[in-house]
Amino acid sequence: MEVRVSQPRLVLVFSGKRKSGKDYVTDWIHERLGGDVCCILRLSGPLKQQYAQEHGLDLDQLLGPGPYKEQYRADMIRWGESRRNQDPGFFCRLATREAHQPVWMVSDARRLSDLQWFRSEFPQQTRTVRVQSSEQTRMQRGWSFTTGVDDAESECGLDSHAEFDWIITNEADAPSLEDQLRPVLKLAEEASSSSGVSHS
Ligand SMILES: Nc1ncnc2c1ncn2[C@@H]1O[C@H](COP(=O)(O)OP(=O)(O)OP(=O)(O)O)[C@@H](O)[C@H]1O
Ligand SMILES: C[C@@](O)(CCOP(=O)(O)O)CC(=O)O
Repeated sequence: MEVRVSQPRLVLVFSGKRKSGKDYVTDWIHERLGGDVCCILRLSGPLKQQYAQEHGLDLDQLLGPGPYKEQYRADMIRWGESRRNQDPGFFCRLATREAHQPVWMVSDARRLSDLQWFRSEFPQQTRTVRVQSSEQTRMQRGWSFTTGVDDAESECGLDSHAEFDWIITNEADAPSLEDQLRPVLKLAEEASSSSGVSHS
């Protein structure tokens, strides 16, 4: 168990396939709640930071939604897995190190070990959210099947995990995000007001 200055009231752990819209959905919630109430934590943040440094790459582009990071994805996965194999909580600990808001959104869980780490560190506070989109929609957003990536644990590690607290369908013809995310926002607002921080 980590020693922390402040404990989160709510930890929302998001997962979903490439281009399902994990960043889009977590950005949308962040805009609603504001930066005093919630923060977005990316497990891939410290991974990309160190990978960029070791390989002389552009960190901003690795962190962004564009095609740049896709050239390096397979190698980043291998590189990250060598760290995770020694210590499955390695990136979870680094990503959460400086978070102080009452509500945390982890935007990119990919493996059962990621969910297990949050559930064991924050058993009362952790809730899981799966973001899903059809392959057709993901293709329109720039996805194409890549062997070694889309058939690997990084993309499939949570495929058979049926116990998400919420499943959000991020498609043009699905109910609005506003409607689908209402219970998530409600819980986050309750968590923030019980901590004394409320959204504007
Ligand atoms: N509901 C939406 N409406 C409009 N654009 C969207 C929507 N959802 C996602 N997008 C766009 O699709 C692209 C991919 O979304 P996003 O980066 O959020 O996916 P992701 O699941 O985080 O992908 P990756 O795993 O590759 O980082 C982005 O350019 C994003 O702006
Ligand atoms: C290397 C990796 O962290 C890339 C994640 O990139 P993104 O969240 O899809 O932007 C995936 C992984 O850790 O398996």
